[in-house]
Amino acid sequence: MLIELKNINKKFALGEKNFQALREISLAIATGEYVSIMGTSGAGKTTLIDIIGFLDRDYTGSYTFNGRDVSQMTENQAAQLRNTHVGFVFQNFKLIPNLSVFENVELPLLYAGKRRGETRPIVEEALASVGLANTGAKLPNQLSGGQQQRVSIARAIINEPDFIIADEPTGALDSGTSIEIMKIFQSLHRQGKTLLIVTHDPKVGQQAQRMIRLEDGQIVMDGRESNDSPRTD
Ligand SMILES: Nc1ncnc2c1ncn2[C@@H]1O[C@H](COP(=O)(O)OP(=O)(O)OP(=O)(O)O)[C@@H](O)[C@H]1O
Repeated sequence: MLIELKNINKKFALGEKNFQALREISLAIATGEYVSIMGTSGAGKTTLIDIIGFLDRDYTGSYTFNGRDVSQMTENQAAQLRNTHVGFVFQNFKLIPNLSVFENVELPLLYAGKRRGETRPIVEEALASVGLANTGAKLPNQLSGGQQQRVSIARAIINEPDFIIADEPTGALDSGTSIEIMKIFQSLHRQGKTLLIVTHDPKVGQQAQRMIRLEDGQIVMDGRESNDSPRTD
């Protein structure tokens, strides 16, 4: 199993008291799954993906990633996992404004140890795969919101991560542009990528093959799309 959480509890210290943001979360995600995480504001979605994405290791319960116990790792090992095994896509793109599109997408490759001389074909292929061939020389602010989100998807897939976490990837986009971005996620899914998408938008959530709903820090629904066709006989 790629991701396996068992009985995860997460508390935040709030003054004298604790606030329990996640309760007894148990969840297994296999390679190639396309999962949406839905729930109202404050339900615990970001808290959960921060744990899954190795950003937060302050919880109780167990997290096993590809058979490795995440809680036993050092901070450096967790950072290494985060940099090379996860691709992040954010609502507000988080591109670096004074770097070109090419340089934004290239950066994770350089962090992973690639030399400048060997990155060009990899970056160009990633940009082409999100429909942005020949855009590398532009600065992020010369692009539309939808194009900037495509750049951030190219950046997220550049190191061929084991999974991609997208936190409200269409939250800052109009509905037409959202549909374009969701088509890219569908195509990544068809290529076998593992996707976790946090969203408020039911139209976005329903595109996933599996929908998880959180309420007050608990999983209240975890359902896969049914492939049963109605009987005709
Ligand atoms: N650092 C923190 N300290 C204290 N409480 C926190 C902290 N981070 C989150 N919380 C609380 O934990 C709960 C879950 O927050 P979380 O951000 O995971 O919700 P969410 O489902 O992602 O919401 P949204 O859709 O608004 O992003 C909320 O009640 C929030 O106030």
